[in-house]
Amino acid sequence: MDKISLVWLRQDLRLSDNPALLEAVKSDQVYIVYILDDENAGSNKMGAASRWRLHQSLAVLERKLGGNLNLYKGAAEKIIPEIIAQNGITDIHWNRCYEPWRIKRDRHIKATLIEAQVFVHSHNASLLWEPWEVLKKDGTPYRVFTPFYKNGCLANFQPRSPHPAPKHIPAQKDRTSISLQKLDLIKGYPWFEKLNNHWPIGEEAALERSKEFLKSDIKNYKIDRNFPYKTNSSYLSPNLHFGEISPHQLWELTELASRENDNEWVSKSSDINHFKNELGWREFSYYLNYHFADMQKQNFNKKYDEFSWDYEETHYAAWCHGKTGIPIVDAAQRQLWQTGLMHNRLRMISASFLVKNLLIDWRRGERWFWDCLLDADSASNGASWQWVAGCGADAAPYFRVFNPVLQSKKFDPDGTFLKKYVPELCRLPLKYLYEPWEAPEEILSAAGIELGKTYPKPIVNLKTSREAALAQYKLLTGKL
Ligand SMILES: Cc1cc2nc3c(=O)[nH]c(=O)nc-3n(C[C@H](O)[C@H](O)[C@H](O)COP(=O)(O)OP(=O)(O)OC[C@H]3O[C@@H](n4cnc5c(N)ncnc54)[C@H](O)[C@@H]3O)c2cc1C
Repeated sequence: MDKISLVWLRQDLRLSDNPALLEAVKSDQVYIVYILDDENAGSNKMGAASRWRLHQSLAVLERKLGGNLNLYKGAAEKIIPEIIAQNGITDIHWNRCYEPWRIKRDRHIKATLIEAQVFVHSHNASLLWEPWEVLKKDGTPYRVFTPFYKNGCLANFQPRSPHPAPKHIPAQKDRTSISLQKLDLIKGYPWFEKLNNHWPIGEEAALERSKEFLKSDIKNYKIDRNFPYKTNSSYLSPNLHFGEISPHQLWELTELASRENDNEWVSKSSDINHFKNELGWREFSYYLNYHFADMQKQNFNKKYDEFSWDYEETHYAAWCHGKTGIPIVDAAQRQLWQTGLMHNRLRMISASFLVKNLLIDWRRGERWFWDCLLDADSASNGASWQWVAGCGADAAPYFRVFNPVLQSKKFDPDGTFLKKYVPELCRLPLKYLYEPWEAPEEILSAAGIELGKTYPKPIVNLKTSREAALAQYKLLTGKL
């Protein structure tokens, strides 16, 4: 009798370095399955930008599989047993996911299937280090990044080498599979058209971008990754999130790049290590999510539960839509809206402005990012927002309030980035570009600007709002 297996893809939309797939193809037949499971996701269900991105990724994978990708919509615990029963499947393989809601669901499904005498196999594919393996000497989890990464991860375990793609995939089409269109991932007016062609999508494109980045753009990464108008970061976060490339593949490529003779500058520089370090931050975010709390929703530092947030809706709306009157914050938010991504430095500046100048709960910022980011990732988004807000693990101290004007002068010294995303200010002399409210009336008028009309007046005074935030944070830290 033929052995028939099912591979349940989730955040691993690739054929290479996919241990679940590699094991499953040893069977005579394999059903490759993706389920859009909004029912179990609840409030964690993907935002609009992620849905668009997922649609693109599934389309590429479906083509690669010659149409033999099976798609479903609904609760996984109902759908999987049906596919298994209809097709005589004996084994199911999946690569592990680590978000609390997915762990809960997967555990339940595993128990039910084992009871029904199905063989359930889970594999490691999206983290370099399994969270439960990295512990302090006393057996408790790390709370600070550097010892986690250096002592817990690097000193103990070398990430495994990536696996090749299967040579032959005996993929089968299930008759109850629905079409990609029926997943209904792209809705409403075609806002997403602006995202087309911006980013590499799919396994091949991700690999190509990784190689290109490690060959040239990584040069000066440590410094230049901070400049939003430069191309010195990888822009691979959506690919990593959807699993079009695995961290193991990326890790190995960085090792190879550092050994290449014609890449002498790479091996000499600390850029490679800094890049690995960032991959380490991704691991740490998942680690925190796994060990401590749902980082999207709960303060890691519980003392922050007492923080008294502001609920000024007009401020929140102005922030979301890039109309705060603070050019760098507006440029950041507009970059997000127009491209689906925001540069890391800008995420920090814009998040700090929301939380520390507007005193708006970090969770509201997290929600906006969740809806708009193509790389929206519950672990990284939650942990990063908490890091900026001061309530996260190893977080920025409460008194660190990014000054948006100084930050933009430092990281956009020619105003290139500002002019691109806030074109209404482009005729202002550089001196006033970063803070148009300081410009004399005649200069504004010569640049065709009327504050409050062609460009907003700042919704808060940066100095006084900073002081108010510090006072509020101090009140809390008295109790910290
Ligand atoms: C408020 C805020 C929200 C964020 N939300 C997300 C999110 O939803 N999804 C997301 O992937 N990243 C998030 N980040 C982290 C970081 O901004 C992005 O990972 C980075 O901008 C992606 O660009 P890149 O691929 O060019 O990064 P690179 O500099 O090329 O880094 C390589 C990879 O390392 C990982 N990485 C880098 N920095 C971080 C970090 N600080 N934390 C966790 N992983 C990191 C990413 O997977 C990234 O693709 C957030 C940061 C902040 C401050």
